[in-house]
Amino acid sequence: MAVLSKPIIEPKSELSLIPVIDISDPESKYAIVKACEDFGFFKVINHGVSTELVSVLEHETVEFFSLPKSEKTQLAGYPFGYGSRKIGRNGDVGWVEYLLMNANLDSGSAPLFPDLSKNPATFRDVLEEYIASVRKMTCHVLEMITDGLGIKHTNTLSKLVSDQNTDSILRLNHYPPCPLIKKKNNGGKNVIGFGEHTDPQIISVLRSNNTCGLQINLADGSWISVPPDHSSFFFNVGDSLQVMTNGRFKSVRHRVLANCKKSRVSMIYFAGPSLTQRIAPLTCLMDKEDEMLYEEFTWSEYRSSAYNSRLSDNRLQQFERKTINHNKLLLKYD
Ligand SMILES: C=C1C[C@]23C[C@@]1(O)CC[C@H]2[C@@]12CC[C@H](O)[C@@](C)(C(=O)O1)[C@H]2[C@@H]3C(=O)O
Ligand SMILES: O=C(O)CCC(=O)C(=O)O
Ligand SMILES: [Fe+2]
Repeated sequence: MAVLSKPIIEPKSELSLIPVIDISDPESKYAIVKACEDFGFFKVINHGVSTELVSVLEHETVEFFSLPKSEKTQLAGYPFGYGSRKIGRNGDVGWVEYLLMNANLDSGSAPLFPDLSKNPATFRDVLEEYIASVRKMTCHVLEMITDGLGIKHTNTLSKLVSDQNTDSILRLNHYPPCPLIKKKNNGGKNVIGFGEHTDPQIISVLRSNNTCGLQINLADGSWISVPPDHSSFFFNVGDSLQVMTNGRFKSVRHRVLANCKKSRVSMIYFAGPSLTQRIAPLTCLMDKEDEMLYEEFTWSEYRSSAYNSRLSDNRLQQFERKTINHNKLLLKYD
């Protein structure tokens, strides 16, 4: 299990620092763009996703994770399926168990939804309904972003994640209370639930119960705790969107710390493009004199490279362009 080396220091918990966006107001598009530039992270309210749907999914998720371990492990698999403690295949561990599913509802082949649980049919139906509803909200937010950026075709980003072959994922995470945190021989250290990382996709949409644990990393390197809010959604910019905006938007580094008393349950929709989608800075966002900061790649290439990396790796580094116009840099810093 992963333990942080530093003793617990309560990180800043700046409720007011995290941008809150009312997406029912079309004028919020500029605030979303600013949030993506400043933090790569924002909270969405007035989202239109049914509260009832979300609470039924949470209930079904809790029921699923409360099944005996021997039943849950019947769903163990890679990349999709049930997992516990081990995250990915490259040695990362955390105080978490999870269920990863294909969230492409249009892909002819049925997504791998669990046929276990007390009410498998309800679980499947609610998963489908949730994915459809969150995808709709995600497309709306991506359209506000393109609009806010002044891109003529407002579906430039949303079409990537509503494509028939979109490679989107739904992840259900359960962080049980961690008794080790209270133990004296732990030296009062934090226990990692989900290690620090950036999400590789375009954008991720997180909803959790009211247990804290999520933290984001600010530009100055400090971590801030995100106060949980079960009635809102948290959006975070993924690596692919950082590339498409040529570094203007930042994919936010985030992590989850385990809690000594309460269980945390989260559901994250990772909106990804199709495998063949080319990921490169959007020319419509670039001025004539701007340099492309990244080499072009396909989502399939980036996904393979990401899945061969450790959680905390800077996955974009190998795609950064080496040939920067030095004359221009000299002029800039003269
Ligand atoms: C250690 C890993 C887990 C991860 C694949 C990876 O090799 C690096 C990226 C990780 C991540 C983070 C965001 C999502 O939770 C995830 C499903 C994804 O697409 O990239 C996970 C991967 C995973 O859990 O398999
Ligand atoms: O469970 C959470 O709150 C966040 C997990 C996360 O960042 C992820 O699954 O990529
Ligand atoms: Fe994440």
